[in-house]
Amino acid sequence: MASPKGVGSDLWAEIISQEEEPQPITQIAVVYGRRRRTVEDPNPKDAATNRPSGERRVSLGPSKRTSWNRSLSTRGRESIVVAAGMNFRPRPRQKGATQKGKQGSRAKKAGQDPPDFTKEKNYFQEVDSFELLEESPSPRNFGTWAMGTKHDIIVHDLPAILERWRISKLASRHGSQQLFKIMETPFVPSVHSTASSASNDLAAKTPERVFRTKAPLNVTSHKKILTPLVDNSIVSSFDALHIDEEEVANIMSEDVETLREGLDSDKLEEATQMDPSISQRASLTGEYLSTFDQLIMVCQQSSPISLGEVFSRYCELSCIVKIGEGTYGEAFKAGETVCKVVPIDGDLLVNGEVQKKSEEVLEEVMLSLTLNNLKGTRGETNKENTCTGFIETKDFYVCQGAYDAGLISAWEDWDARHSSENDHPKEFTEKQCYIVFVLADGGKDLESFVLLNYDEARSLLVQVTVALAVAESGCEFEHRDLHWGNILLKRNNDTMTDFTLQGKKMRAKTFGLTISIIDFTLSRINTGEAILFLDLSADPGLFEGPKGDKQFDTYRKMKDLTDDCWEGSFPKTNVLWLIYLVDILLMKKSFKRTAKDERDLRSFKKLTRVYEDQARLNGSSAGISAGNILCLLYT
Ligand SMILES: Nc1ncnc2c1ncn2[C@@H]1O[C@H](COP(=O)(O)OP(=O)(O)OP(=O)(O)O)[C@@H](O)[C@H]1O
Repeated sequence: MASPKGVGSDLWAEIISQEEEPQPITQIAVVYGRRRRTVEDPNPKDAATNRPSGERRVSLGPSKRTSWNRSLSTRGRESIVVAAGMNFRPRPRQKGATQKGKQGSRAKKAGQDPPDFTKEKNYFQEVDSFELLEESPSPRNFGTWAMGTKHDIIVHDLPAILERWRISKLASRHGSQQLFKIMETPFVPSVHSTASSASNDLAAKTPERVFRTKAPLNVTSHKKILTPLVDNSIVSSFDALHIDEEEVANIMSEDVETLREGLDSDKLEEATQMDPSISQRASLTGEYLSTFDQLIMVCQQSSPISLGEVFSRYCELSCIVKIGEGTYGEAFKAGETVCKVVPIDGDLLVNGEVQKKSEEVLEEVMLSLTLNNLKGTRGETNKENTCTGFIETKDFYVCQGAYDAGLISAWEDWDARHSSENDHPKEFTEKQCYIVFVLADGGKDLESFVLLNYDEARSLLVQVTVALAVAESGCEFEHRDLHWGNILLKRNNDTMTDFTLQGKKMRAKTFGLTISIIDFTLSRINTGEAILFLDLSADPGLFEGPKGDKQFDTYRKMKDLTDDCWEGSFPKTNVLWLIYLVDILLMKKSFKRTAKDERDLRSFKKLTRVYEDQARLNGSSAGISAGNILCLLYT
């Protein structure tokens, strides 16, 4: 088989190394995602009109903001609960998908045999021309997060969070009263769960039809759910069930009282004693936790606190400095951390946008925690997939009240220097609620960052590729909005970054530059228990930007690729953003470089074609992923 030697270029290979012989990257399936808007809607009225009603938010008011990172016209996550243990069948990602229409491509989801990747594996195995730079062995502690302090990582019970969310999601579809009758106990956090257990090794890969599992949910299964009222293994038992949405609906319409046999009041009391917040926040007579209450639980609070109280945990209020703004968030530096304040659930239009709902925010929280798991922490040296390329989310808070004086002052200082496109926060009343994301400081975004030379540029590209490859592999992640405002850069003294890809410990040169990917609004991820994604078909404006604009062209390419089926797994979307990044480096960033450097940058783009040509020769319809690109970079 012909080797693509030369296309990857030694220049790329020399900045990545690994401890072991490179192995083929196995095909990746996608996960879940949520979306966030980052570009100006060129036609907001039309977009709003086209937007479906219901949960989606529509921009109703005038906005001062005109920049690229404005929110698009609509938002709304359409995430999916996954029954763990289902067979994973990657969806075909052949070229002709866009011509086939939705029905055609979606029909492929059911009843298809898994693709055979033998040829692709052989292809990579036959590539025998690796010229890897031999680095010293990777340090034992692969889990060190390059940014932020280590002492303040908060452990969140992600499986329990996901479980509560899943219950409420199903309940909202079918009615809380009935659902609660068969699923009340999963509100009890799992004693087996840990914050790190959810995503690194997915139990459930993306199914072709997430709710149409083959295994029926029968009465025996229900009893399994109910019995653990006195058994803390309930959450894991629940995960092992194969849940069929229709089955759930049918069963809930039956007389479920019989399923409650064996439950006595003592057991119910015992369940609530295990977690007092249950009795405070969820009535055992049939209420499921609201997403706001779930958020409060995630934040380990009993009620919202003031913004001032949160910020005072990180710095003097007089020392707060605003460092950035987005459509929904105001980012402030507070001590070592960055606190992003996002108003939620209120009626007041903020920056011309309807405020995010706690439901969306909860999913963003779950997504952030899942990505946090990729960091690998001390003592977790055996994780299959780790990297440091995603921003670390340190904590979350639910707040309520008007903006604190210190925050107002920081906001006004920034406004004086940068002329804010956002509304003045003095408009927020005492009733206003917020979610505060406490994040590591990722530095400056690529748009404003001054790259010094080609080494920095290619290291940036490799680090982004690594992060996407690892997240694809670990949690079927697609960012779907990786424009230059969502890549943060920071200089430090580190010369190498460690990562683990499918169990292989590897390193990449950083040339003193570290990247952090932010903004997962449009992203799709598979937590192992849920596929989170945003239905971008509800945002026509996203695809109507100027032709020739690389960012908008990339949204359109994603749409073609996915055929508007955004819940599906299409790791090639990550590759589309890598190609975008190369174009941005070539066209929009100036740094010291030679004509050969530019050729090498362009060679990065050729990797996709090489892979796809090769796949075609092998008769494979498998789509390319960031993992494939990384593998080719070694050749
Ligand atoms: N962890 C961080 N470290 C440094 N700066 C950050 C961080 N998070 C956010 N920022 C700054 O704040 C800005 C706004 O953040 P972000 O894009 O997450 O907000 P948003 O409202 O969610 O954005 P969008 O308009 O895309 O919805 C970023 O462009 C960046 O300049």
